[in-house]
Amino acid sequence: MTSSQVALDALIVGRAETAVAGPFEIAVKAGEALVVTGPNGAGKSTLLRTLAGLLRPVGGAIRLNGLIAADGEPAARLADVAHYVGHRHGMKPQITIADNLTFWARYLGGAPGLRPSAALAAVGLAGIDDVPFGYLSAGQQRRASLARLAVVRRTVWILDEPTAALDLASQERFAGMVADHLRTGGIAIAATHHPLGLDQAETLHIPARDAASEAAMTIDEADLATAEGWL
Ligand SMILES: Nc1ncnc2c1ncn2[C@@H]1O[C@H](COP(=O)(O)OP(=O)(O)OP(=O)(O)O)[C@@H](O)[C@H]1O
Repeated sequence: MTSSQVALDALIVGRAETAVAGPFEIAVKAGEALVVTGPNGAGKSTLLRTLAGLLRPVGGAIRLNGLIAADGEPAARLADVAHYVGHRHGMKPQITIADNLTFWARYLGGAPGLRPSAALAAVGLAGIDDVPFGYLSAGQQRRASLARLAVVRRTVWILDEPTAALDLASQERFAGMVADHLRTGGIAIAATHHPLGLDQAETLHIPARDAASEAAMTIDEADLATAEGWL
């Protein structure tokens, strides 16, 4: 795992054909973190969602070196070797936290990590395995969704504001999880306004977009339909 790396090769991210940010030219190696910074609307989430395979790059490429997928073959896509934790929790409110984590462990497959109860203990939620996810407070929900990172071992963690709802103690605990991940050859790519203990991390700053490029954005019909369904 020591020689593995993720490289952004003239990567341009956006929605459909419209570029939002980039080109990015940077590499992150095993044991390293990349912190993505920038003002609201700059394109941090767009970049992370592209890395997670949820959006297609507008240009350029994501190149992988030495990253091995669950089947033992070199990974073809970053999503196959990555955990993505976005703004949404990805947990069903009506089923227990343990069942949610068991679902994720099965869905992600690959190298087994901690059992759900141990993963919950790692985020300071020991003993509440059988509580429905929807009963938790905002900060507890965030911590439970971060426990996903521990139930299956994956080399690359893609994290979008992972500690937004967390109190100080929980932020510190999570910083410890990230540090352990890096120490064991993991890679973390995170948009975060909190330090996360990543003082040594490389920073990728995305500047503010100008008004003209904001106005030129096309509406993503699929996202709009999802938003309307939710409202
Ligand atoms: N579904 C969508 N369709 C079209 N444009 C979108 C869509 N989602 C986001 N955008 C636009 O893409 C740009 C970048 O948004 P993005 O969410 O990546 O920013 P961000 O840097 O993560 O911001 P924040 O700090 O507020 O989370 C914004 O101009 C936003 O309006």
